[in-house]
Amino acid sequence: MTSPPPGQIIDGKAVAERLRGRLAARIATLPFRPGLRVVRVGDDPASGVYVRNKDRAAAAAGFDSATIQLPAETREADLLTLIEALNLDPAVDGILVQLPLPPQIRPDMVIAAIDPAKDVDGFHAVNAGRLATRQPGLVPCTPKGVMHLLREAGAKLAGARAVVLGRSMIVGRPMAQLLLDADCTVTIAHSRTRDLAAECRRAEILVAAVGRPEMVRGDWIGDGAVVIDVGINRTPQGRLVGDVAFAEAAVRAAAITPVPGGVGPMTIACLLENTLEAALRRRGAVT
Ligand SMILES: Nc1nc2c(c(=O)[nH]1)N[C@@H](CN(C=O)c1ccc(C(=O)N[C@@H](CCC(=O)O)C(=O)O)cc1)CN2
Repeated sequence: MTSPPPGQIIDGKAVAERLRGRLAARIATLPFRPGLRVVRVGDDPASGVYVRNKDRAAAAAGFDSATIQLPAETREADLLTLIEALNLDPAVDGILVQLPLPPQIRPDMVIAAIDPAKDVDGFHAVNAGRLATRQPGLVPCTPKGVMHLLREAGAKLAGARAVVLGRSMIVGRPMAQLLLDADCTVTIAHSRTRDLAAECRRAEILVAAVGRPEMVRGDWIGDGAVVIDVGINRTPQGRLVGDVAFAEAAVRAAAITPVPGGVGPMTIACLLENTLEAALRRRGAVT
Protein backbone atom coordinates (compact mmCIF):
# COMPACT_ATOMS: atom_id res chain seq x y z
CA MET A 1 0.00 0.00 0.00
CA THR A 2 2.88 2.41 0.80
CA SER A 3 5.71 2.64 -1.67
CA PRO A 4 8.70 4.81 -0.84
CA PRO A 5 12.12 3.29 -1.57
CA PRO A 6 13.15 0.78 1.16
CA GLY A 7 15.08 2.02 4.19
CA GLN A 8 14.69 5.68 3.27
CA ILE A 9 15.57 8.25 5.92
CA ILE A 10 13.26 11.19 5.44
CA ASP A 11 15.38 14.34 5.63
CA GLY A 12 13.09 16.88 7.30
CA LYS A 13 15.81 19.50 7.39
CA ALA A 14 16.17 19.43 3.60
CA VAL A 15 12.41 19.36 2.98
CA ALA A 16 11.97 22.32 5.36
CA GLU A 17 14.76 24.24 3.63
CA ARG A 18 13.11 23.79 0.24
CA LEU A 19 9.73 24.89 1.62
CA ARG A 20 11.31 27.98 3.21
CA GLY A 21 12.97 28.75 -0.13
CA ARG A 22 9.61 28.62 -1.94
CA LEU A 23 8.05 30.89 0.70
CA ALA A 24 10.90 33.40 0.39
CA ALA A 25 10.49 33.48 -3.39
CA ARG A 26 6.76 34.17 -3.01
CA ILE A 27 7.31 36.89 -0.41
CA ALA A 28 9.82 38.60 -2.69
CA THR A 29 6.95 39.19 -5.15
CA LEU A 30 4.64 40.81 -2.57
CA PRO A 31 4.20 44.56 -2.00
CA PHE A 32 4.29 43.95 1.80
CA ARG A 33 6.17 41.83 4.35
CA PRO A 34 3.93 39.41 6.26
CA GLY A 35 4.19 40.20 9.97
CA LEU A 36 4.80 37.52 12.62
CA ARG A 37 4.95 38.09 16.40
CA VAL A 38 6.13 35.25 18.64
CA VAL A 39 5.47 35.69 22.36
CA ARG A 40 7.62 33.86 24.89
CA VAL A 41 6.78 34.00 28.59
CA GLY A 42 9.51 32.95 31.01
CA ASP A 43 12.82 31.28 30.43
CA ASP A 44 12.20 27.65 29.48
CA PRO A 45 15.51 26.89 27.72
CA ALA A 46 14.05 24.65 24.97
CA SER A 47 11.48 27.32 24.15
CA GLY A 48 14.35 29.80 23.88
CA VAL A 49 15.96 27.67 21.14
CA TYR A 50 12.68 27.21 19.23
CA VAL A 51 11.73 30.88 19.40
CA ARG A 52 15.18 31.98 18.20
CA ASN A 53 15.02 29.48 15.33
CA LYS A 54 11.56 30.71 14.35
CA ASP A 55 12.68 34.33 14.37
CA ARG A 56 15.81 33.56 12.31
CA ALA A 57 13.94 31.46 9.75
CA ALA A 58 11.21 34.11 9.43
CA ALA A 59 13.66 36.97 8.96
CA ALA A 60 15.69 34.99 6.39
CA ALA A 61 12.54 34.31 4.34
CA GLY A 62 11.59 38.01 4.31
CA PHE A 63 8.95 38.15 7.03
CA ASP A 64 8.65 41.14 9.36
CA SER A 65 9.30 39.05 12.46
CA ALA A 66 9.80 39.88 16.13
CA THR A 67 9.89 38.01 19.41
CA ILE A 68 8.21 39.55 22.43
CA GLN A 69 9.85 38.27 25.61
CA LEU A 70 7.87 38.55 28.86
CA PRO A 71 9.02 37.70 32.41
CA ALA A 72 8.07 34.34 33.96
CA GLU A 73 5.84 36.06 36.56
CA THR A 74 3.66 37.79 33.89
CA ARG A 75 -0.03 37.77 34.88
CA GLU A 76 -2.52 36.11 32.55
CA ALA A 77 -4.48 39.39 32.27
CA ASP A 78 -1.36 41.21 31.03
CA LEU A 79 -0.68 38.58 28.40
CA LEU A 80 -4.30 38.83 27.23
CA THR A 81 -3.93 42.61 26.95
CA LEU A 82 -0.83 42.15 24.77
CA ILE A 83 -2.67 39.66 22.56
CA GLU A 84 -5.54 42.10 22.13
CA ALA A 85 -3.08 44.78 20.97
CA LEU A 86 -1.52 42.33 18.48
CA ASN A 87 -5.00 41.34 17.26
CA LEU A 88 -5.67 45.01 16.47
CA ASP A 89 -2.29 45.78 14.89
CA PRO A 90 -2.73 45.81 11.09
CA ALA A 91 0.98 45.06 10.52
CA VAL A 92 0.66 41.75 12.37
CA ASP A 93 -0.60 38.80 10.31
CA GLY A 94 0.42 35.98 12.64
CA ILE A 95 0.54 35.61 16.43
CA LEU A 96 2.11 32.64 18.19
CA VAL A 97 2.40 32.19 21.94
CA GLN A 98 5.15 29.67 22.64
CA LEU A 99 4.11 26.72 24.82
CA PRO A 100 4.52 25.67 27.58
CA LEU A 101 3.40 28.68 29.61
CA PRO A 102 4.15 29.29 33.32
CA PRO A 103 1.57 27.72 35.68
CA GLN A 104 -0.32 30.95 36.49
CA ILE A 105 -1.35 31.30 32.83
CA ARG A 106 -4.06 29.08 31.36
CA PRO A 107 -3.11 28.12 27.79
CA ASP A 108 -6.77 27.66 26.79
CA MET A 109 -7.57 31.27 27.73
CA VAL A 110 -4.59 32.52 25.77
CA ILE A 111 -5.37 30.49 22.66
CA ALA A 112 -9.01 31.60 22.77
CA ALA A 113 -7.92 35.26 22.90
CA ILE A 114 -5.99 35.13 19.60
CA ASP A 115 -7.86 36.37 16.52
CA PRO A 116 -8.53 33.12 14.57
CA ALA A 117 -7.40 34.91 11.37
CA LYS A 118 -3.97 35.47 13.00
CA ASP A 119 -3.79 32.12 14.83
CA VAL A 120 -0.81 30.73 12.88
CA ASP A 121 -0.52 27.83 15.34
CA GLY A 122 -4.01 26.72 14.26
CA PHE A 123 -4.91 25.94 17.89
CA HIS A 124 -8.00 28.21 18.23
CA ALA A 125 -11.35 26.38 18.42
CA VAL A 126 -12.45 28.17 15.24
CA ASN A 127 -9.52 26.75 13.29
CA ALA A 128 -9.91 23.31 14.91
CA GLY A 129 -13.59 23.41 13.90
CA ARG A 130 -12.71 24.42 10.37
CA LEU A 131 -10.29 21.51 10.10
CA ALA A 132 -12.93 19.11 11.49
CA THR A 133 -15.50 20.34 8.96
CA ARG A 134 -13.09 20.54 6.01
CA GLN A 135 -13.31 24.32 5.68
CA PRO A 136 -10.27 26.46 4.83
CA GLY A 137 -8.48 27.61 7.98
CA LEU A 138 -5.09 27.59 9.66
CA VAL A 139 -3.83 24.06 10.31
CA PRO A 140 -1.49 23.21 13.25
CA CYS A 141 2.13 23.35 12.07
CA THR A 142 3.44 19.96 13.23
CA PRO A 143 0.70 17.80 11.65
CA LYS A 144 0.86 19.97 8.53
CA GLY A 145 4.62 19.38 8.39
CA VAL A 146 4.07 15.62 8.76
CA MET A 147 1.77 15.64 5.72
CA HIS A 148 4.47 17.44 3.69
CA LEU A 149 6.99 14.78 4.77
CA LEU A 150 4.70 11.87 3.88
CA ARG A 151 4.10 13.32 0.42
CA GLU A 152 7.82 14.05 -0.11
CA ALA A 153 8.61 10.46 0.92
CA GLY A 154 6.23 9.19 -1.75
CA ALA A 155 3.93 7.47 0.74
CA LYS A 156 0.69 6.30 -0.86
CA LEU A 157 -1.98 7.61 1.47
CA ALA A 158 -5.33 6.72 -0.07
CA GLY A 159 -6.62 3.56 1.57
CA ALA A 160 -3.52 3.13 3.78
CA ARG A 161 -3.93 2.01 7.41
CA ALA A 162 -2.61 4.94 9.47
CA VAL A 163 -2.09 4.81 13.22
CA VAL A 164 -1.59 8.03 15.18
CA LEU A 165 -0.06 7.34 18.57
CA GLY A 166 -1.18 10.20 20.86
CA ARG A 167 -4.41 12.22 21.09
CA SER A 168 -3.24 15.74 21.98
CA MET A 169 -5.14 18.77 20.73
CA ILE A 170 -2.05 20.16 19.02
CA VAL A 171 -0.69 17.06 17.28
CA GLY A 172 -2.62 13.77 17.58
CA ARG A 173 -6.16 14.95 16.84
CA PRO A 174 -5.40 17.33 13.94
CA MET A 175 -2.97 14.73 12.57
CA ALA A 176 -5.76 12.16 12.45
CA GLN A 177 -8.03 14.65 10.65
CA LEU A 178 -5.41 15.39 7.99
CA LEU A 179 -4.74 11.69 7.38
CA LEU A 180 -8.47 11.05 7.14
CA ASP A 181 -8.79 13.92 4.64
CA ALA A 182 -6.04 12.18 2.64
CA ASP A 183 -8.25 9.04 2.54
CA CYS A 184 -6.28 6.97 5.05
CA THR A 185 -8.07 4.55 7.37
CA VAL A 186 -7.14 6.14 10.67
CA THR A 187 -6.79 4.74 14.19
CA ILE A 188 -5.92 6.98 17.13
CA ALA A 189 -4.08 4.96 19.78
CA HIS A 190 -3.25 6.28 23.26
CA SER A 191 -2.23 5.40 26.79
CA ARG A 192 -5.48 3.50 27.43
CA THR A 193 -5.34 1.51 24.18
CA ARG A 194 -5.33 -2.19 25.10
CA ASP A 195 -2.46 -3.48 22.98
CA LEU A 196 -0.46 -0.55 21.67
CA ALA A 197 2.24 -2.70 20.08
CA ALA A 198 -0.32 -4.72 18.10
CA GLU A 199 -2.11 -1.56 16.92
CA CYS A 200 1.18 -0.05 15.77
CA ARG A 201 2.26 -3.24 14.02
CA ARG A 202 -0.84 -3.08 11.80
CA ALA A 203 0.04 0.43 10.63
CA GLU A 204 1.25 1.14 7.12
CA ILE A 205 1.77 4.71 8.26
CA LEU A 206 2.69 5.26 11.89
CA VAL A 207 2.86 8.73 13.44
CA ALA A 208 4.26 8.64 16.98
CA ALA A 209 3.40 11.67 19.12
CA VAL A 210 3.36 10.53 22.74
CA GLY A 211 6.31 12.41 24.25
CA ARG A 212 7.88 9.26 25.74
CA PRO A 213 11.50 8.62 24.76
CA GLU A 214 11.92 5.58 22.47
CA MET A 215 8.66 4.01 23.61
CA VAL A 216 7.99 2.54 20.16
CA ARG A 217 10.32 -0.44 19.76
CA GLY A 218 11.49 -2.11 16.55
CA ASP A 219 9.06 -5.02 16.90
CA TRP A 220 6.13 -2.55 17.00
CA ILE A 221 6.85 -1.66 13.36
CA GLY A 222 5.25 -3.59 10.51
CA ASP A 223 7.55 -4.46 7.62
CA GLY A 224 7.54 -1.67 5.05
CA ALA A 225 5.73 0.89 7.22
CA VAL A 226 6.38 4.61 6.92
CA VAL A 227 7.29 5.88 10.39
CA ILE A 228 7.03 9.54 11.39
CA ASP A 229 8.47 10.41 14.78
CA VAL A 230 7.05 13.62 16.25
CA GLY A 231 8.70 13.18 19.67
CA ILE A 232 11.57 15.38 20.78
CA ASN A 233 12.89 14.16 24.14
CA ARG A 234 16.15 14.99 25.86
CA THR A 235 17.84 12.05 27.64
CA PRO A 236 19.57 12.56 31.02
CA GLN A 237 22.84 12.48 29.01
CA GLY A 238 21.62 15.45 26.96
CA ARG A 239 20.98 13.49 23.73
CA LEU A 240 17.84 14.21 21.68
CA VAL A 241 15.71 11.15 20.94
CA GLY A 242 12.26 10.65 19.50
CA ASP A 243 9.32 8.53 20.61
CA VAL A 244 10.63 5.73 18.35
CA ALA A 245 13.76 3.61 18.96
CA PHE A 246 15.27 4.74 15.66
CA ALA A 247 17.92 2.08 14.94
CA GLU A 248 15.54 -0.80 15.71
CA ALA A 249 12.69 0.72 13.72
CA ALA A 250 14.78 1.77 10.72
CA VAL A 251 15.61 -1.83 9.76
CA ARG A 252 11.90 -2.67 9.40
CA ALA A 253 10.50 0.60 8.06
CA ALA A 254 10.34 1.53 4.38
CA ALA A 255 10.95 5.12 5.45
CA ILE A 256 11.47 6.87 8.77
CA THR A 257 12.13 10.36 10.10
CA PRO A 258 15.15 10.93 12.36
CA VAL A 259 15.26 13.02 15.55
CA PRO A 260 16.70 15.60 15.29
CA GLY A 261 16.32 16.58 11.64
CA GLY A 262 12.86 15.14 10.95
CA VAL A 263 9.57 16.72 11.97
CA GLY A 264 11.02 19.56 14.11
CA PRO A 265 12.35 21.70 11.23
CA MET A 266 9.03 21.21 9.40
CA THR A 267 7.12 22.69 12.35
CA ILE A 268 9.01 25.94 11.86
CA ALA A 269 8.71 25.93 8.05
CA CYS A 270 4.95 25.34 8.34
CA LEU A 271 4.63 28.19 10.81
CA LEU A 272 6.04 30.44 8.08
CA GLU A 273 3.72 28.86 5.52
CA ASN A 274 0.75 29.58 7.81
CA THR A 275 1.89 33.16 8.37
CA LEU A 276 2.09 33.79 4.63
CA GLU A 277 -1.32 32.15 4.18
CA ALA A 278 -2.83 34.29 6.97
CA ALA A 279 -1.31 37.43 5.45
CA LEU A 280 -2.64 36.70 1.97
CA ARG A 281 -6.12 35.96 3.35
CA ARG A 282 -6.23 38.96 5.67
CA ARG A 283 -4.98 41.31 2.99
CA GLY A 284 -7.44 39.99 0.42
CA ALA A 285 -5.04 38.05 -1.80
CA VAL A 286 -6.23 34.49 -1.11
CA THR A 287 -3.82 31.78 -2.40
N1 LIG B 1 2.96 27.63 20.31
C1 LIG B 1 3.61 26.47 20.10
N2 LIG B 1 4.37 25.96 21.07
C2 LIG B 1 5.00 24.78 20.85
C3 LIG B 1 4.91 24.12 19.60
C4 LIG B 1 4.10 24.69 18.60
O1 LIG B 1 3.92 24.14 17.46
N3 LIG B 1 3.47 25.88 18.88
N4 LIG B 1 5.65 22.96 19.36
C5 LIG B 1 6.70 22.58 20.28
C6 LIG B 1 8.02 23.23 20.07
N5 LIG B 1 8.38 23.64 18.69
C7 LIG B 1 7.79 24.71 18.17
O2 LIG B 1 7.37 25.60 18.81
C8 LIG B 1 9.50 23.05 18.02
C9 LIG B 1 10.15 21.95 18.53
C10 LIG B 1 11.29 21.45 17.88
C11 LIG B 1 11.76 22.04 16.73
C12 LIG B 1 13.01 21.57 16.05
O3 LIG B 1 13.36 22.06 15.01
N6 LIG B 1 13.75 20.63 16.65
C13 LIG B 1 15.02 20.21 16.14
C14 LIG B 1 15.96 19.99 17.30
C15 LIG B 1 16.22 21.28 18.03
C16 LIG B 1 17.05 21.09 19.28
O4 LIG B 1 18.26 20.98 19.16
O5 LIG B 1 16.47 21.09 20.39
C17 LIG B 1 14.85 18.92 15.35
O6 LIG B 1 13.91 18.16 15.65
O7 LIG B 1 15.63 18.71 14.43
C18 LIG B 1 11.10 23.11 16.22
C19 LIG B 1 9.98 23.61 16.85
C20 LIG B 1 6.29 22.91 21.70
N7 LIG B 1 5.79 24.24 21.82
